[in-house]
Amino acid sequence: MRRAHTVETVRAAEGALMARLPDGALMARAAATLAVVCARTLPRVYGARVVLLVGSGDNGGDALYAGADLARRGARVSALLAGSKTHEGGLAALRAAGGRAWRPDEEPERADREIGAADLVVDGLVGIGGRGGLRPPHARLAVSAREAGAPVVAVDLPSGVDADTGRVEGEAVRADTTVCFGTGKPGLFVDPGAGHAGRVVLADIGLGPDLPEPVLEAFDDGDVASLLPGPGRDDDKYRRGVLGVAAGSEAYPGAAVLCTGGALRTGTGMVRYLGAEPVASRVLDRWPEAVVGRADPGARVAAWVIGPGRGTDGPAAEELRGVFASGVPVLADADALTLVAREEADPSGREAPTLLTPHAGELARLLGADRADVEARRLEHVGRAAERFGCTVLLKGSTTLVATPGRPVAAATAGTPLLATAGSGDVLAGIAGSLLAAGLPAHEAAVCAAQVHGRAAVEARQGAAISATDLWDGIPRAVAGLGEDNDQRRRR
Ligand SMILES: NC(=O)C1=CN([C@@H]2O[C@H](COP(=O)(O)OP(=O)(O)OC[C@H]3O[C@@H](n4cnc5c(N)ncnc54)[C@H](OP(=O)(O)O)[C@@H]3O)[C@@H](O)[C@H]2O)[C@@H](O)CC1
Ligand SMILES: Nc1ncnc2c1ncn2[C@@H]1O[C@H](COP(=O)(O)OP(=O)(O)O)[C@@H](O)[C@H]1O
Ligand SMILES: [K+]
Repeated sequence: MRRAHTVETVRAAEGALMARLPDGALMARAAATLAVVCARTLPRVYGARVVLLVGSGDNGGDALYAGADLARRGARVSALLAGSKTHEGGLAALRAAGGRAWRPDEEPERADREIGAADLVVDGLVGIGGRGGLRPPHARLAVSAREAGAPVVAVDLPSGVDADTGRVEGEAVRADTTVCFGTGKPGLFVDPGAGHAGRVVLADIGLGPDLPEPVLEAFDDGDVASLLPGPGRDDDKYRRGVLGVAAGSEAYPGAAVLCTGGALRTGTGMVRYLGAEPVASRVLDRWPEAVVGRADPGARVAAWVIGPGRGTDGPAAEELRGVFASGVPVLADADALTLVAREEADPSGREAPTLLTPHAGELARLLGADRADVEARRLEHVGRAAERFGCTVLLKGSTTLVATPGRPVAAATAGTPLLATAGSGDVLAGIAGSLLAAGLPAHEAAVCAAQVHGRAAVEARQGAAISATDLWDGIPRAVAGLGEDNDQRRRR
């Protein structure tokens, strides 16, 4: 699991460590790893054209020292000095190694040409000291790097991405690889920043012992594989978990079928579908293994999924209050969240695991906030919702985040825009509900479900566009593949 810390905690840890080390030691460690990653990105270091984008601070210093290393190995290194000042030691090292340095603001078109002809661009414009949107000379360089086509390696963080939130104001560098130092930064795992970071490589510079608990944990396939409950030798269907599904209505029967399928394919022991007759028949037609009955919040189940396509009328509100009053885990989604936002039902006093799964619009309504603000500052808003309702909240969207009071926020790393298709949220509710019924705590159930969901979207049609029903076939393949590494996956 990759961990991420805020800039403030990174600075404190860095200060403590630097006090015990000789001057420049930390930057030397950072630059050495950066140079190794840059060298691996190039087919051949000797003769390669490397352009360094260099800002005023230590981020530029890292780029210059790494550039010096590449220049000593025969690369043709050119540093574009964009900042109001330049790291002196780094610049001297680059020049001593035969690299060139000049100011792009004096000849912007020459800078575009050089970047356009590069074999590798190294982004050392700003790191954790960046504030607000990139200023014009930096912004222009970020755009030409994006248009150039050469691989871009970002130093610590793609310039223009806010380290703590992932927010991007204006232009930002789009990296193929980001080499981050000491620990991850939340902005590398939260969109829009995550979408700019590419592959994130963590360079250990020895900060570990000085770092407190992270604010965010990014879950990869292996983390999820180790948490997923497999069927035990002496399990029976009840021990594997009976999931009550209160989803779908005559107006939206599809939600019932999609959610039930998501749960069954994740390996739930039994789905008990509870709803009106015409909908229940449709569920049975597609999933004869489901057990159906009339809506009944008192039904004996190990966990509930409630809300998708269920409606927001009086009986729906009463049903939701009944399910919240049960002592079993509950996942509330879609219409159930509308009822919570209208204060017609309240999950906050519940003791059993409780999971709310809003998208940004639903979260905005739950908090009385603005949707655009939620999308720009996902981490802050998901945490606020978890505190407000005293339970686990999974925020959907291009990055899926899971917050539980008192725990680091979890990010699922398998998100894919293939999931942006009607009904895919209903399948997610089924997957997460199945994991709750199997006994996973809400936080783990939520992040595992999001990871399986993302992988299922890619597995379903080998990366081609899907509709929500395709996810059913993708789920077992995704679960089977979670333990494999990426190379095995590619060979398949
Ligand atoms: N932490 C660690 O353990 C280690 C950290 N290390 C490295 O240090 C990096 C942090 O270095 P840092 O503190 O010097 O800040 P950094 O990001 O280089 O630049 C800030 C300067 O940029 C400018 N500027 C700001 N905003 C701007 C904008 N929007 N648009 C344009 N310019 C903008 C502003 O300067 P100004 O031009 O305004 O004078 C400001 O002073 C860190 O990311 C990592 O790479 C490693 O070497 C070793 C271990
Ligand atoms: N751009 C995107 N990238 C990755 N995942 C996305 C994207 N857009 C939506 N998703 C995912 O797709 C699902 C959509 O769910 P939801 O908004 O409830 O839609 P619906 O109600 O139609 O099922 C969520 O799991 C969400 O995280
Ligand atoms: K950078």
